Amino acid sequence: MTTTHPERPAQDDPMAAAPVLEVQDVAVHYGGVKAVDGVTLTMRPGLIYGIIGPNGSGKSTLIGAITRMTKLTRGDVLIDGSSYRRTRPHKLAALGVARTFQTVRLLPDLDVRRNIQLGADTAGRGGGDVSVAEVIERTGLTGMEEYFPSELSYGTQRRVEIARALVMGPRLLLLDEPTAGMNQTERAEISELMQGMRGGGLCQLLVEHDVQMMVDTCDYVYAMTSGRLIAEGTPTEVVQNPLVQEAYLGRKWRNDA
Ligand SMILES: Nc1ncnc2c1ncn2[C@@H]1O[C@H](COP(=O)(O)OP(=O)(O)OP(=O)(O)O)[C@@H](O)[C@H]1O
Repeated sequence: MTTTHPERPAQDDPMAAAPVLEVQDVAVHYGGVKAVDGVTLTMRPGLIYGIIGPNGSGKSTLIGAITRMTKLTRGDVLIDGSSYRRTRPHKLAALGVARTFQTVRLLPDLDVRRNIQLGADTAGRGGGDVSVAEVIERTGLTGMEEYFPSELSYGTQRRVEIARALVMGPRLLLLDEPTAGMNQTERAEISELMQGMRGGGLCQLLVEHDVQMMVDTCDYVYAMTSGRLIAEGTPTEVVQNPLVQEAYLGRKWRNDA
């Protein structure tokens, strides 16, 4: 595997920037189950990274390791070059790490604005660098501030979750299957939203089953099976990799490629 990217332009090369997140040889074993087994990732500012892999390949466990929900059997995790292996999950916002979850976790009794405000309150960074109003505009929620979650479509609820994470002013945003259960239009909207969030050097990590969403959205993709990385590179490189096709993508992608 290589971490050089000769295809990228030299000027303002984002691959030359110092990493936001480094995952170094991380393993998470549950007894004999090697859920994650020696994964190394480097993620730089302003870029969108993806993790693909079949069910049970270790994606959620890896996110758990990065968000310090899961004990590491081996390895280390670094933000801006400093290990945060011993940091508790509730302190991560202060380090600039925010996430969304596989399932919607909005508070039903709070309207959109207040749900997003909760993110700002959690940030513990002097209210965050970004205002609630600014985030509402950026995430296309203008006009919906006073709606309650039950009055919103599923896609819009997920957008509110992203807004709640964004208002923390993170350096690193982890999106765990943000388009699960969405239709194609809603998926395209989330992809577009992620593209628009690159500004200010935000680094994003998308865990996603939908390969097309990955190809449309990510700059760089890691593919996992059985707790290990089997390929990494641009989305096109990864979907054309024979190991990935064998493990995950099936004949459709082989034929399309
Ligand atoms: N707490 C746990 N105890 C024991 N085994 C676990 C635990 N959590 C995960 N595993 C196992 O680790 C492996 C990786 O699971 P994980 O949920 O990380 O995969 P995944 O790629 O996120 O799957 P999915 O796409 O279905 O969400 C699986 O074999 C799973 O059964």
